[in-house]
Amino acid sequence: MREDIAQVLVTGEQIKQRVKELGEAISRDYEGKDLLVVGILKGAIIFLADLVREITIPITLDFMAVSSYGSGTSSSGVVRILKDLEVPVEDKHVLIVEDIVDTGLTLKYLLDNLRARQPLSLKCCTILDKPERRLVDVQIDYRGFCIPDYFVVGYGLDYNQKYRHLPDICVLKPEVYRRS
Ligand SMILES: O=P(O)(O)OC[C@H]1O[C@H](OP(=O)(O)OP(=O)(O)O)[C@H](O)[C@@H]1O
Ligand code: HPA
Ligand SMILES: [Mg+2]
Repeated sequence: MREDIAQVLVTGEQIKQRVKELGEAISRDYEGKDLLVVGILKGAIIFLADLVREITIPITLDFMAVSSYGSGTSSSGVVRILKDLEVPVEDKHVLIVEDIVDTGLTLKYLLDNLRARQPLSLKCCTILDKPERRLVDVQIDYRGFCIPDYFVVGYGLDYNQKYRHLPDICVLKPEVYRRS
């Protein structure tokens, strides 16, 4: 596993510190509000689990699963909902939690889709932002780290469904992509 890694971009320790700051900001901003945190499966699960434990106000949790990357390193551009929310959101402030905003196509789809359900407010929090690759304009309200244009894995992010459990955010060696 470690032999597949070319470079560690963000360490688990750096992530921990930043997630704490994000949790504090969210707790402050949503004080006294009914907040529904929506985790986007599968990539966001590790970040979500850490983030919600740094949030000190009452929240509820739900999940959506979407997929646009299939098994490769480039977005198909077609976002599909694989699992939808279990609750209506008209009476809630909704915070989408993502692992990465890359082309922005997934987040744009989610924002449009959830906005149509008329929540009290709608914002987004992502641990990673890769602005160089953006194809559509999306607003990010809480951002962990801005990263350069590398395909990254770890801390929930996968290549071909692998490497999600790595504690650091890493760049794979080029031969790993070539062999699959
Ligand atoms: O900004 P974009 O170019 O749309 O890319 C970002 C999205 O791609 C990844 O999901 P993916 O479709 O790979 O599903 P996964 O979370 O199950 O890995 C990632 O988790 C984001 O949801
Ligand atoms: O850099 C990435 N890594 C893993 N999954 C992704 N989905 C969009 N960008 C990425
Ligand atoms: Mg993926």
